[in-house]
Amino acid sequence: MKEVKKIDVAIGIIQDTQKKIFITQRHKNVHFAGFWEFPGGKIEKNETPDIALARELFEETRITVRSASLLQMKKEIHDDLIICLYFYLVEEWEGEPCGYEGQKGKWVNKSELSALRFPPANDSVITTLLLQK
Ligand SMILES: Nc1nc2c([nH]c(=O)n2[C@H]2C[C@H](O)[C@@H](COP(=O)(O)OP(=O)(O)OP(=O)(O)O)O2)c(=O)[nH]1
Ligand SMILES: [Mg+2]
Repeated sequence: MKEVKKIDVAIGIIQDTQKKIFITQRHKNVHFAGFWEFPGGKIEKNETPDIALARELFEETRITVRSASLLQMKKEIHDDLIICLYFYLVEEWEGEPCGYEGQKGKWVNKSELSALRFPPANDSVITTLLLQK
């Protein structure tokens, strides 16, 4: 029988009081190279999604998360790979986010998100964000 691999990913939608969102661009030579993304990454063994979120956001953007709420969970089933994405809304943090690992980062208005290229799993999350006040 084929072995099925499972990856869990914690993702942070960093939104300020003006409803601007900080996004980063994925590096060359990775899956979805050059696509925009919300910062985040793989949840390690023995980590809960929110602990992984705080670690990834510190590693990638240098912010310290103060509070986050789960906005959406998505499961993608590929041939021999199951990817589970935990999208968190992060509205309280310390520090100023940057692309700390050399990735390009920028603040955008919610309305700009649909014109940018994100991985397909992000579509419904972006729709949810656009429906929020
Ligand atoms: N960070 C992030 N990943 C996303 C988004 N949408 C989406 O489908 N993904 C997928 C792409 C990847 O398959 C996976 C994230 O894995 P990653 O390679 O960025 O993980 P990582 O930061 O731990 O990277 P690495 O240490 O393994 O290099 O989730 C998103 O908005 N943000
Ligand atoms: Mg990452």
